Amino acid sequence: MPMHLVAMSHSPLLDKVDVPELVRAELEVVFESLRKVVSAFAPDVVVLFTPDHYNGFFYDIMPPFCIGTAAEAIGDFESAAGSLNVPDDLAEELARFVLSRDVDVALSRAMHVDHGAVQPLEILFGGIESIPVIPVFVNGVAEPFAPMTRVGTLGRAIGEFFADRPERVLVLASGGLSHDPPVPQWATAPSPLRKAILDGRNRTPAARAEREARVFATARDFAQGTATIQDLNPSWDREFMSLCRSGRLEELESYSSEQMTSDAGHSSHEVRTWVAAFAAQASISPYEIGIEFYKPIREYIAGFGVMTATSSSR
Ligand SMILES: O=C(O)CCC(=O)/C=C/C=C(\O)C(=O)O
Ligand SMILES: [Fe+2]
Repeated sequence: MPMHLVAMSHSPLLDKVDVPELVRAELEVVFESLRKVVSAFAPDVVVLFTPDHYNGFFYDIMPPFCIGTAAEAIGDFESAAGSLNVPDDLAEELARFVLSRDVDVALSRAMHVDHGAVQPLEILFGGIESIPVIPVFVNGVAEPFAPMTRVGTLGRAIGEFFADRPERVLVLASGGLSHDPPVPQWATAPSPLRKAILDGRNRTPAARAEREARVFATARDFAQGTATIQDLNPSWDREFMSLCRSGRLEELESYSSEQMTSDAGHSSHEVRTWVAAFAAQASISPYEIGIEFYKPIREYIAGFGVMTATSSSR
């Protein structure tokens, strides 16, 4: 029953490219505060709402949502590789419950996850092994997307599953806010790249290095103002976070996919993880916000946001 929420942007460029010292220091303060909050809460299990960047999920079968009963981190962008500590019986029970609540969630007994899932675990727990984690993939990259209402329904179903259970649950959302990094799009990808996002599992190190180099090059150009990707949209980000803060989730669930892309970039759909997490938290009880941080960081191609929430009726 006790539930706590952490929602945070991720960036594969974090700690890998230079940012002004003040920005780096500010982020470190926020991350340290998050670690303190999470350690004080002492979760038994993390429900990790995570997107994927064509490392675990491909267009040969692209579900809108998927719960993993086992997961392997692939180690892109020097993130940790190896098995996540997934409580398989609990994850399967969760999937059965969510299905019973009319959400057609997929199930994976061998999920592959990437930096999107691993980075927040590394920041909060120092790695991927120490904490039991149920990964919940929420497609935030590959069009077409589920309506936002369904994201809310998924989150509420997950919250309701835990409502009568004893575990202390940290719902952790990874991704967002406005940003448009060079993640391939089916509509515009040339044919070799289409093949890679169709069924490009187990990429060779050379292919991975080439794709990662493109992200670094784009970030450098973006910081210098010469990249062609969509700009960050701090006012969109602030409005999104304000709706999260005030619990106006029905307004978030009325966002249209097309408008999100046009206002805040192709990868703004990663905020779906936030909506799922806030819906889970709200389904347990009214919540109050703890930590809140926002900064547009061009070097990371990120409107970088962090929020925590917990029941206000504690
Ligand atoms: O080319 C690829 O498929 C990999 C690109 C990639 O993984 C970029 C990721 C960017 C983010 O995760 C982000 O900014 O949210
Ligand atoms: Fe991402």
